Amino acid sequence: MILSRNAMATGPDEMQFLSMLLKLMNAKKTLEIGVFTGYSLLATALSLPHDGEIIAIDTNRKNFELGLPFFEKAGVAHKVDFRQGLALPILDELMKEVRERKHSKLTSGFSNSISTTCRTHIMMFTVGCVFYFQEKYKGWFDFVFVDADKSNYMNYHARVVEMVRVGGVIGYDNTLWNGSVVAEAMAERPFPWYIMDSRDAILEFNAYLAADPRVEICHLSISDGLTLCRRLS
Ligand SMILES: C[S@@+](CC[C@H](N)C(=O)[O-])C[C@H]1O[C@@H](n2cnc3c(N)ncnc32)[C@H](O)[C@@H]1O
Repeated sequence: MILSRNAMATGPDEMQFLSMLLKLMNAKKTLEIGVFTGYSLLATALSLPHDGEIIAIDTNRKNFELGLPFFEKAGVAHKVDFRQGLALPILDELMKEVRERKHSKLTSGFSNSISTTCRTHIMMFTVGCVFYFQEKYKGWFDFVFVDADKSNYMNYHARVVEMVRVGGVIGYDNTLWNGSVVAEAMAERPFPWYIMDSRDAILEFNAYLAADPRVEICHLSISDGLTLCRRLS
């Protein structure tokens, strides 16, 4: 009951789809912006391998803790690193962290135990490797799911497109925004204020994504609309 959804939010069909996608991609490291009680987070955690990692951001920890017993019961709580706060400053911090993690992963094994005579050559080799791999494997996350405040989607995109690896996927939820993005629908029925409030932001965002050369997109009419962006460069 706690994890049940309303009609315009993340639905079971969407979660089944995302779960399959994550498995097909062999995703291991993911990021989620907007957790609520953890419906999409649980679907993600269940789809990653035992050593998978999810960084999950939300301003509200209480809601996350409401769903936490289900993660524990499912044996996937260890995969979740919950970070409480506004997503934008957390993402800015995370960008620094991602760069450090990537660097330490790539350079681990090149410890101080090497002999002095070899050190210069190994250092040059290491620097070359770091540049090569950073260019080849830009980004850290295999998958990013964005489902928080719609007015910030553009700001989230500016950051997460740098943090997802080339070939990785970003999923933006609610990009049909209750159907309000379709002009004809506007004439048929009025929308509540909270839909109208973010409609222009979603319209602008959809147009921006369609023209962004860094990603290839697929706009799915599943649940309330899900846009998948595959990072190209
Ligand atoms: C639609 S709910 C997320 C639902 C969840 N992805 C699911 O499918 O079950 C949106 C969440 O985004 C969070 N949120 C809204 N604005 C935020 C912000 N600026 N930074 C972080 N979290 C935010 C809200 O607290 C809320 O829990």
